Amino acid sequence: EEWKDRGAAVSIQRHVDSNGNQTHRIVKKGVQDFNFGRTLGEGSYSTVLAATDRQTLTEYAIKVLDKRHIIKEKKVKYVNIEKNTLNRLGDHPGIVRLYYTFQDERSLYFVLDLATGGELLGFVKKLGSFDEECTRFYGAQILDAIEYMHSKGVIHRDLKPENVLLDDQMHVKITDFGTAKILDIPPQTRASNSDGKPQLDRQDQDFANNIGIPDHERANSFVGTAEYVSPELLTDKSACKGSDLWAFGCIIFQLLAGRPPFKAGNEYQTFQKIVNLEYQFPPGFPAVARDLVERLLVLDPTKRLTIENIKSHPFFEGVLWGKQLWKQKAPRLK
Ligand SMILES: Nc1ncnc2c1ncn2[C@@H]1O[C@H](COP(=O)(O)OP(=O)(O)OP(=O)(O)O)[C@@H](O)[C@H]1O
Ligand SMILES: O=C(O)[C@@H]1CCC(=O)N(CCc2ccc(Cl)cc2)[C@H]1c1ccccc1Cl
Repeated sequence: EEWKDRGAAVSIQRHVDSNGNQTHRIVKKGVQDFNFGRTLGEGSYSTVLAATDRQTLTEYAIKVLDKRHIIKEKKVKYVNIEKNTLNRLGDHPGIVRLYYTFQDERSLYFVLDLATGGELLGFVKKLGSFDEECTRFYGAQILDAIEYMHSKGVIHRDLKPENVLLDDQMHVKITDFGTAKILDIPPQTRASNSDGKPQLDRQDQDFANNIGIPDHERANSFVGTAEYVSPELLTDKSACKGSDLWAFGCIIFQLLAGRPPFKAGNEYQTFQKIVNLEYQFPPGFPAVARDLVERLLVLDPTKRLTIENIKSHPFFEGVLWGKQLWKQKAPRLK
C-alpha cells in the first residue's frame, strides 16, 4: 500500500541483456525518487522541471500536469494521447523518450529525456537563419524522426521549430505529442466474453465508436499552429502523414529564410495564404533547397514528395541516413 500514497507507479522496464535475452524489471518510481531542479519551461497545462533520479543520478525533464486545470479545460483526452503516443515511440534517438509516468492527488508526472539545448526556434531567432550545411543536418535528423513516427502509425500534426528540442550534443529531440494522431489502431481483440464476441479494450472501444465519423465532425478535431498547418487540414479537416511533410517543408524554408513561408497579420489571413499557396522565396534562397521546398509545399498531399523521395533529393546529397546520422557531430551553428 505504501507505493499508493507516494504517488509511485509500478512500471515494467523491458531490458535486453548483453547476449540479447529480454528480461523485464519492475521499476517503481514516484515523486520521492527525484530531486527537482530548475524550471525548464511552462506550457498551457504543464510545467517542465529538470530533475535528478536520486538512486541513479540520471538527469531528466519531468513534465508536471495539473489535474484540476486539465479537467477544467477538458484536455484529459490529450493527456492520454500524449502518453500512448510516447509509449509507442520509445526507441528513436530523435524523439523525446518517456521513461516513467506517475501521479499524486494533484498532478500527473511524465519523466522524459532532458533536452538541455532548448528549442531549435531559439537558434533560428538568434542567428537569423541557418546556412545550408546546418539546414541539411537538422533537416535530415527531423526527417529521420518523422520516418520513424510514421512507421509506428503516428502523425505528429504540430511539427514546428518550437517542438524540435536539442540535447546536450545539439542533436534533435522532437517533443509535444499531445495532439498527435495514432493511425489504424490494430483491433487487439481480448478473450471473447460470454456471448463469444471479441472484447475490445477502452482504446479500441473509443476508436470503434469514432470510426467512420470524419474528423471534422469529431468533437476533438484539432488544428495545429497556424503557420505550419497543411491545406488539407484547413479544407477537409483531415490530417495525413503528408501533413507532417508539409510542415517539414515549412521548417526547411524557415531555417534558410529566417521566417516561415506563410505568415500574415492574423490566423485567418495565414490560412488564406496556405490554401492559395501564396509564398515567396527571398533573394539568395539556394536553388537546390528551393526545388525541395517547391515539391513539399504542394496543395494535394498525394502529390507531395514521399520520405524516400526527400532522402534522395539532391539537397540531402551526402547525408548518411540511419544510425550514422545520430553518431556524427552536429555542425556548429553559425
Ligand atoms: N524534454 C524537455 N527537455 C527540456 N525542455 C523541455 C522538454 N519538454 C518541454 N520542454 C520545455 O518546457 C516548455 C513547456 O513545454 P510543454 O511541452 O510542457 O508545453 P508546450 O507544449 O510548450 O506548451 P503548450 O502545452 O501550450 O503546447 C517548453 O518551452 C519546452 O521548450
Ligand atoms: O494511463 C495510465 O498510465 C494511468 C492509468 C491510471 C491513471 O489514473 N492515470 C491518470 C488518469 C488521469 C488523466 C488525466 C487526469 Cl486530469 C487525471 C487522471 C493514468 C496516468 C498516470 C500518470 C500519468 C499519466 C496518466 Cl494518463
